Amino acid sequence: MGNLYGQIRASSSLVNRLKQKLRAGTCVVGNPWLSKSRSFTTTEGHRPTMVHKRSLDILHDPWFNKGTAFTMTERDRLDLRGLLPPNVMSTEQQIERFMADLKRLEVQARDGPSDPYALAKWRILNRLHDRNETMYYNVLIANIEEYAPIVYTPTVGLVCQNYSGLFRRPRGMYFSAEDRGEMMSMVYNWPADQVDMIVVTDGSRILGLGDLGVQGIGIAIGKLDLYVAAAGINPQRVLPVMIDVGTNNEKLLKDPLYLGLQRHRLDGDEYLAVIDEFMEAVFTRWPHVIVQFEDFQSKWAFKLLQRYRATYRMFNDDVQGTAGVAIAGLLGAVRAQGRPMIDFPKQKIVVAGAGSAGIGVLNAARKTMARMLGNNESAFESALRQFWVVDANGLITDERENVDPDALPFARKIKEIHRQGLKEGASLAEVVKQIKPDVLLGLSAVGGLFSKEVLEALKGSTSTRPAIFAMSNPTKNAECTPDDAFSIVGDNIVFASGSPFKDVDLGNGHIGHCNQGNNMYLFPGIGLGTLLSGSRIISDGMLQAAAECLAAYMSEEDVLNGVIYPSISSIRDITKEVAAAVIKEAIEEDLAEGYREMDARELSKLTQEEIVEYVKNNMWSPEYPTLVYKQD
Ligand SMILES: NC(=O)C1=CN([C@@H]2O[C@H](COP(=O)(O)OP(=O)(O)OC[C@H]3O[C@@H](n4cnc5c(N)ncnc54)[C@H](O)[C@@H]3O)[C@@H](O)[C@H]2O)C=CC1
Ligand SMILES: CC(=O)C(=O)O
Ligand SMILES: [Mg+2]
Repeated sequence: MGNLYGQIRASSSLVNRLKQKLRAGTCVVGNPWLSKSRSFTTTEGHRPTMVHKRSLDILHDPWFNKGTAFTMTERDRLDLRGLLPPNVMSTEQQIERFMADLKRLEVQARDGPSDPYALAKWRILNRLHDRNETMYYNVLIANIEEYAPIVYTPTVGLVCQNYSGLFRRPRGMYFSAEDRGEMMSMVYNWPADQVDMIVVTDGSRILGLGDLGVQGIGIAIGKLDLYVAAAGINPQRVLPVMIDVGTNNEKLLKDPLYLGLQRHRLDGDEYLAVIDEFMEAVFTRWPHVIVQFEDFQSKWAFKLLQRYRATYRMFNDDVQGTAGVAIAGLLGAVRAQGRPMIDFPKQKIVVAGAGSAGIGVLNAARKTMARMLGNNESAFESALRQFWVVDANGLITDERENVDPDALPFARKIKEIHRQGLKEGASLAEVVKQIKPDVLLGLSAVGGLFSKEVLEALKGSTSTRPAIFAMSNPTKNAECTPDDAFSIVGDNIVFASGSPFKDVDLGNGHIGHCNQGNNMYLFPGIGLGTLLSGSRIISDGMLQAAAECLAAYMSEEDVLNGVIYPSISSIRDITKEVAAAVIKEAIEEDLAEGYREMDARELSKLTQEEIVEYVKNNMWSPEYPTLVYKQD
C-alpha cells in the first residue's frame, strides 16, 4: 500500500477521504489514477489486499509488485513461481540492494571493457525493452553493429557480473533446486501459449567469467535478443531460462544481496534429475520448442548434449555453434593464404583450451579434415596429426594421467612429441616455437595468454599467412588484442576475436582487419532453420550445412583481404541464408516435418530460392499492430 499512499499524497482532500475508508477496512477506489475494476483492502490489521491479477500482470503492475520480496507462499498463490529469482528478500534487503547499485552506478558506468559508458547504455536499452518491445527491436536491428556489443558480448558479461544490482523487472523463468517436483506445473506460469526458442543456462561458466550462478540469466536474455534481431523469432515466443542449482562462487555465496540459491551446486544424479525435470516440463507444455544450452561448464556440457540430442530439439551453442563458426573461419584462413579450401587438412593447428568450446572446435575440425581426405576411418585417424592441444597444464599427451575423456583423442603420442622437440605439459610458447603452426586458436578464457613470447614464436610459422583466433570472451579474456597480434607477428596475418575490437591502422593506408569470430553468426540460423523445417532433432549434418553456408558467404576478394567473417550489420541476411541451408539439409536427411501450413511434402518441393523466400517471409519484423479492445 506504500505506493498507493505515495500517489495519493498529491491530493490532500482525497487522502483524508481515502484514509478514513482504509481505516474502516475495505475501500473500492474510483479515481483518476486507478481503473474502476481494482478494489483494495487495507493491509493494516493483516487484512489481505484483493487483486484481480495474477502472474506477470502483477509483476508489471507498480501498485502490487513486490519484486523479490514475494514470499514463497504468495508466489504459489499468485502463479509467480519461477517468474522471480529464487532468493526471497526482505524489504530492507531490497532497499539495500537498490542503494548499493545506485552508489555503484557512477563507477560501474565507466567500467565497460571497451566502452566507458557500456553499462549505462545497457540500462537505457533495458528500460526501453521493458516499456516497448517493438521500439526496442527496431532500435536494435537498425543499430545492430553499435548495440550488439551492449546487449551481447562484451557488455552482457558485465551485466551478468552485476545482475543482482541491476535486476529490476524479471525477464524469463527461474527453475531452481527448490522447485523439484513443481516444474511440470510451474511451467504454466509463463503467459505465452507458444514458445519457439528457449535459451537455458545453469550459470556455471558465463563467457570466460566463471560461475556467476543465477546472475547468468543475462546471457540467456542477450542470446535471445539476437534471436529476435538476427533471426526474426517473434519476441513473444522466446523464453530465457535460468536453472539455479546453487553456485560454487564463494563470493556470491557470502553476498547477502545475491538473488540466487545460497548453497553449493547440486552434482551427480541430483543435478541430472533437475535438468531432466526441466526438459520434460518445457517439452510437455511446448512440444515444438527448441532449447539452446548455453554456458554450462564443460563437465556437463557434453554429457547433457549426449543425453538429450537424440530425443529433444536441442543443441549446445558453445560446443556446436562455436565449432561451426570456427570451421567457417578456419576455411576462410586457408583461402586467405590464396589456397583452396581442400588444403585445410594440411594446416597445423595449435589450440589453447580444451573445454566445451575448444573440444567442440577440435572435433568438428577433425571431421571436416577427414571428409576432405576421403571420409574413412584412416582419414579420421590421420586428421588427428594436425592438432596440438594445450590446456592449463600445458601440451596434452598420452603420458598424462586423468586426461578428460573428451580431450583424450587429441592427446599426442609421447614418442612423436619427443621427435618434435616437445614433452608432456610443454608450454604454449614452446609448442608454437617447435610446431610453427598455420593457426593459433584460443578458447582458454585466459586474457593475454598469447603473450609477447607466444606471438614472437608465431613469427616462425611456416604459413604464408598465419591466423590468430583469440576467441575467448568477453574482451578482457581475449587471448590477445589485434594491436599486439599485428604489431608483433606482422601485417600479413588473419585475426579474429570472440568479442569485437576495432580494426588496426597499419599505416600507409593499410588496415589490419579484426574479424569477430563468434557463434552469433550461426546459432540464430540454426534455431530458425530447425523451427521452420520442423525437424525433430538437430543433426550433425544440419550443423555442418550451417557452417559451410557461413564459409561460402565470404567472397574471394574478402578473404584475400583478411576478412573471413561478414560484418555484423548484415547478420539478418546471413541468418536467413544459414537457416535456409539448415532447412535444406533437414529435408535431405528426411528429418523435416514441416511448420504450420508448410507440411513436409510441400517443403520438399521447394527450390533453393523458394526456401530462402520461405525463411524471409517467416522472419518477424518490429511493426506496431493495430489494436482493438475486446471485453472478456
Ligand atoms: N567466440 C565464441 O563464439 C565463443 C567463445 N567461447 C569462449 O571460450 C572460452 C572457454 O570456454 P569453455 O571451453 O566452455 O571453458 P572451459 O572453462 O570449459 O575451458 C577452458 C579451457 O582452457 C584451459 N586453460 C586454462 N588456462 C589455460 C592456459 N593458461 N593455457 C592453456 N589453456 C588453458 C583449461 O584447461 C580448459 O581446458 C570462454 O572465454 C568463452 O567465452 C566459448 C564459446 C563461444
Ligand atoms: C559466445 C559464447 O557463447 C561464449 O563466449 O560463451
Ligand atoms: Mg556461450
